[in-house]
Amino acid sequence: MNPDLKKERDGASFDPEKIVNLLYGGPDRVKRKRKLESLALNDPDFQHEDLNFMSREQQYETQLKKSIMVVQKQEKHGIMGPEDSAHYVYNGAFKAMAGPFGLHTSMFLPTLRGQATDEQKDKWLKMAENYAIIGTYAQTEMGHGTFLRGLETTATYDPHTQEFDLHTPTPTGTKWWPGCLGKTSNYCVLMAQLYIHGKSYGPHPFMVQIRSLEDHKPLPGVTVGDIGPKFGYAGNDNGFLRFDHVRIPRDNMLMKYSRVEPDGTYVKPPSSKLAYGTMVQVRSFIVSEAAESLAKAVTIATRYSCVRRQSEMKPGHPEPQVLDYVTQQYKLFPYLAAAYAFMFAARAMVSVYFRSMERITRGDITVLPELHALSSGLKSLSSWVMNAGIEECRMACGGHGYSHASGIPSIYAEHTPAATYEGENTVLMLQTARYLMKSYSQSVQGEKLAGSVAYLAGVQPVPVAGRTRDVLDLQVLIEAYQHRAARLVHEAALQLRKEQQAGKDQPDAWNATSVDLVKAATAHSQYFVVKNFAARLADPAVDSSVRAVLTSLCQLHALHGVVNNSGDFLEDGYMTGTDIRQARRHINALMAKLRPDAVALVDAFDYPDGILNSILGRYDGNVYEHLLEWAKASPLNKTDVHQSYHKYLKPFLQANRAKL
Ligand SMILES: CCCCCCCCCCCCCCCCCCCCCC(=O)SCCNC(=O)CCNC(=O)[C@H](O)C(C)(C)COP(=O)(O)OP(=O)(O)OC[C@H]1O[C@@H](n2cnc3c(N)ncnc32)[C@H](O)[C@@H]1OP(=O)(O)O
Ligand SMILES: Cc1cc2nc3c(=O)[nH]c(=O)nc-3n(C[C@H](O)[C@H](O)[C@H](O)COP(=O)(O)OP(=O)(O)OC[C@H]3O[C@@H](n4cnc5c(N)ncnc54)[C@H](O)[C@@H]3O)c2cc1C
Repeated sequence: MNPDLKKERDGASFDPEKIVNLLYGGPDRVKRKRKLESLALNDPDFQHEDLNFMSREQQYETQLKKSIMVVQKQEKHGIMGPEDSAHYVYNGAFKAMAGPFGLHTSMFLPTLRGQATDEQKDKWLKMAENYAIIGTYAQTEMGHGTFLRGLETTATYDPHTQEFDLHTPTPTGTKWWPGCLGKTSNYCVLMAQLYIHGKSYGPHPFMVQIRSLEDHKPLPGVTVGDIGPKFGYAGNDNGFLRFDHVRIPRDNMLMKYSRVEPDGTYVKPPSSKLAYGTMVQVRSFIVSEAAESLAKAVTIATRYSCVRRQSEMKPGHPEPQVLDYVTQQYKLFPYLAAAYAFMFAARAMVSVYFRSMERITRGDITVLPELHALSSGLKSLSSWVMNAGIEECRMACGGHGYSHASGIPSIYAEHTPAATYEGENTVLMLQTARYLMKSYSQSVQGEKLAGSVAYLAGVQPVPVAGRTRDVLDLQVLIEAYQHRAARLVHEAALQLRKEQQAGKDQPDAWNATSVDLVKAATAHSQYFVVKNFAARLADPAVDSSVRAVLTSLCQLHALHGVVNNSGDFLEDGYMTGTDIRQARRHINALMAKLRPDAVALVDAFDYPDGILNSILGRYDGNVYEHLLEWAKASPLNKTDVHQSYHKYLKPFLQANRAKL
């Protein structure tokens, strides 16, 4: 063990194991998590050369082979539920990298479970759950991802044959992006515009076979392939798909909510948005993905910052650990705090999702708007912060952060699309804003608000100028966030009205106000995260040493948000210049307080080396010797003299020498 890291661990004020238990739901679940992770990490069948040294084709093939073994071994070991799968498959076997069955499990199966009738489930779900067929979720097209109502692929009902005719009428109507579509899937859930007797009924889900079950060739009328290399996701065959009047039977439309009768009568769903259910589920889970990815990057950068020594702080003294530079702490600690904040927010989001789904299953769809607004806002906020945080961690590792040996570039490349997929972040924040505007106007009309928007009922009065307040007090901070969110919602609503009064129609007024609307929705989501973090600490079951250190982190998270967005808190005089100055001082003091616990706090995320996949973030801190070892394994180092020397460099050098 590197002595610097050992010293850090020996000096911590708490036992990280207590936080591990808090994060993962108690000792039994931690035991299970570790067992499943190590089962996957130590399985010789899952070992392969570093993906960074492979071509894209090799990466796809390697991940496909592993996906198949993972499925077989899951069955053998009885690893089934979502939590177990997150540990064994997502983190353990795949180290959170995209694999060729990812969309089958994350969207195809959930759509069948959520959108198919019982008869349809009997027909397809068992086959899909047992991997007799492999599917994906084919919605986005080359021309439209965001605007679902603009999808061009059509499903036209023919009552004479009781079939749908699937057709791609234009180049832009080509399905583009669906994961695992290019080479792997033989089925898909297709989102297409439903037409009956010439009338459009909007996007609906259809179960469609696209490849032969015999030889995997595209079925007649189907054109399908891989969309080519991307920023990341090399192991995933994101694909394209076109239909030339392909016919499918009537009961291939997933009809749990809306139906087409044999004669072409359309039976409306209780809400047209129920067809968007899988997206809401995945958005709810992406908050976990964002929290975890940020936590991994912070773990790497924090450990490495204790091993890395650089410069002379004091003349003649040994070089300090770079984490002792307060500027380095200011880069990392706010993201350490954010990773914790989002871990807790993610747990809350998942439980809101499951609670809401219980009610929706019982027929109560009144919870849908709140669930959509909360999941859209938290998915966007968490993935934005994750993106900024991973990049900051990379830079905080200096030059070595840029190497794949750090593990950070691949975390970034694999998870940065979370800001785009499953709904582009700005677009989703505007959905949250839409709900906030609606709720706000309901409250103005005297309706009682409930749930996450209850606070909009009254903007708190601005306190008397000059009054002093303790900005370290979490209750004071929560109230400040609440006030800011309520004010920004209120002001965005006023601005929206002003734009309309000035003669704009509603859509133009909405567009003109949209920067303010995104700001209001972001503030609303941040308020939720801060309040939820503080509420988690109030749980009497939390150990006192843990509460102490997490309270500092919660304060840091909230204060950093105040300082970074100080204009919002100052604008209406709610906070004063003195408050902000105090907040900055407190941040410095909190960082000094957290410094001795930094390594223990990242250890408590409990990512074993196999999952982190980073030389810089190794638990034992033996960075330098392993860096060299890693570089030696690079394909360019297979021989001392590369063959291109003989082909190009040698004649070039010889010719130049001959000229002298
Ligand atoms: C558990 C243990 C954990 C432990 C550990 C955990 C370990 C970690 C594990 C983590 C694993 C993570 C794995 C991740 C991997 C994922 C891979 C995924 C790959 C990516 C897949 C994809 O990328 S797949 C395509 C996604 N593509 C979109 O995402 C399109 C966006 N675009 C729209 O979604 C619509 O286009 C858009 C804009 C809404 C407008 O829709 P639109 O035009 O129809 O609607 P309008 O705007 O007109 O709105 C009309 C009214 O509908 C309301 N409304 C709209 N949507 C609603 C809805 N869903 N629910 C309710 N209400 C809704 C709205 O609020 C209005 O309400 P109102 O009228 O009352 O105001
Ligand atoms: C890695 C990856 C995997 C994916 N996997 C799948 C999959 O499995 N299945 C699938 O169907 N799709 C998949 N997608 C597609 C993904 O869901 C879409 O790319 C996403 O929904 C964004 O849509 P878009 O590409 O049309 O972006 P656009 O909407 O074209 O966004 C471009 C810009 O326009 C802005 N914009 C657009 N509309 C508005 C608006 N109304 N108001 C304000 N600004 C707006 C956006 O904010 C953004 O800045 C995947 C994408 C990626 C990157």
